[in-house]
Amino acid sequence: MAWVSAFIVISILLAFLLNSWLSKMNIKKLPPGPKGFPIIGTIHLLKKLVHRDLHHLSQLYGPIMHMKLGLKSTIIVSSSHAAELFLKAHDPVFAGRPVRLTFNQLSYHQKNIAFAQYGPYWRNMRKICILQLFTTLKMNSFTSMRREEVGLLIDHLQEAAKMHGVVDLSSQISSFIADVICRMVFGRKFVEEEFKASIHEATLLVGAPDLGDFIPFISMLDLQGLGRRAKGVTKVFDGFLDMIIKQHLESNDENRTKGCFLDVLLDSKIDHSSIKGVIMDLIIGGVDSSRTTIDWALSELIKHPHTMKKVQKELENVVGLGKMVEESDLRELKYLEMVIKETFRMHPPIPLIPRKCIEDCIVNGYHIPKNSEVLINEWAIGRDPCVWFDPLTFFPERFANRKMDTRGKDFQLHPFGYGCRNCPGMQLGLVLVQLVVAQLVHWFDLELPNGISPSELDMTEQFGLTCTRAHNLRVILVRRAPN
Ligand code: HEM
Repeated sequence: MAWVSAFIVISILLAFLLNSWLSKMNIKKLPPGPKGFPIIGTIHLLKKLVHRDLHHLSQLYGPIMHMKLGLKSTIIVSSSHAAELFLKAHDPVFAGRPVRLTFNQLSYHQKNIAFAQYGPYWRNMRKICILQLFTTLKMNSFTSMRREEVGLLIDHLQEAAKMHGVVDLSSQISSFIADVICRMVFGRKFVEEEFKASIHEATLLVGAPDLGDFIPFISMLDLQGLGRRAKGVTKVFDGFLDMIIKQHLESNDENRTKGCFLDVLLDSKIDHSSIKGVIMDLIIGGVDSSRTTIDWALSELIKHPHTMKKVQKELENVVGLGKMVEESDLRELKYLEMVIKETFRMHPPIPLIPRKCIEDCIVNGYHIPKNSEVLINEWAIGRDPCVWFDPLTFFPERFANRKMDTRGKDFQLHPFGYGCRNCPGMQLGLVLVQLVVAQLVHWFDLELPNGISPSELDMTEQFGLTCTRAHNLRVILVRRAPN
């Protein structure tokens, strides 16, 4: 009998050990995903429009997917429920940012906010940004400047409308946003072509995927030449920023109380390379995402004349034909708000929000290893059929009975990100987008050149950190307001 008891005890012990070994194996289970090749991993599965390729793959492998991109372990998050698990339940764990070679170069080696690693430096810079630059008081202090700039834009476009020529609206909007942001940051705008061209080049570089980021041992070769280009742009910016900082430091106190962001940063006594890093953030981050949203909103309105008419009708009722739209009118423009939400859903300006896991973590039963890169696929989340009825159709009315906020409270729609790393420029971004779209469609009918019908408007995307139109939006402007 003794050996029977011994057998039972040993069996129980073995079962216990086996169970704990299995559960340990289970804990280490990575999310499902495509298998790759040595060194390149699954990079070959991604083509030009990476957000779309990842969306297709997530339909095969699920909303939490693991891929090896080169040598980098990457987790792709493609549903609102999964995003909530990463960004809400484990916010600080996924608050890191992946290191990218070109960002590193452009951000004074991560001395900015957007690509600084999670930690005391980032916390301090972000605190300065939130408490001193993006306060409601500060934003309101620039209202008259924004009114003046938008007035100049409309005047310029009125002249263009008289000529009945084709206007490159994307360029005009880009230039307008750059002027507004430069006036907030430096207290003046820049007409120097070299400076404007550098902003454009920097936004292109920030978005260009660099092979060296994924296969670090080839990074020294700079095969795509992105490193060289980033160095060139940084040199131009650096020269400008040094000159502007010098001018601000040399100007007397009376002139320095104008309250532009640069003066606030200089008064905060942070070192000059940190100031330059933050300024790069504000210019590159602010210009590109706002411009991209405006471009897509106008494109969708042109493509949907019935929706355009409804927006114009609302503007006529709230503002009145022939009058400028004021920022104070925006809260009354409920239909326009729905149009902007629908634009964010279908065309999130940052389609893949980049984060990094700063410690080993378990999400939904999957092991997420420390240092994994995490991409929140906003583009896929906006097309999730479990959340959105008829997700491929542009239909702003879907928000009529849906109390949904774009400021990061709802997990179905968070174009500005979520949690401790969300966008500090959200309020400014929203005002700029709503104001410019409202103003343009209030003053003009937008017609397509060469007899192109609205349904034929080219909506091809170009992937980058922001997902822009592949081709600038070109239109003929027809004045609506009475003379
Ligand atoms: C429509 C306009 C905009 C959109 C859609 C947008 C979107 C975003 C998104 C998705 C993020 C990443 C958030 C996350 O990781 O959770 C972000 C970060 C950031 N944005 Fe924006 N943004 C806009 C306008 C602006 C403007 C106008 C500025 C400043 C002038 C700005 C400055 C920043 C900065 C500094 C960060 C980095 C925050 C951090 O890492 O702590 N953005 N933005």
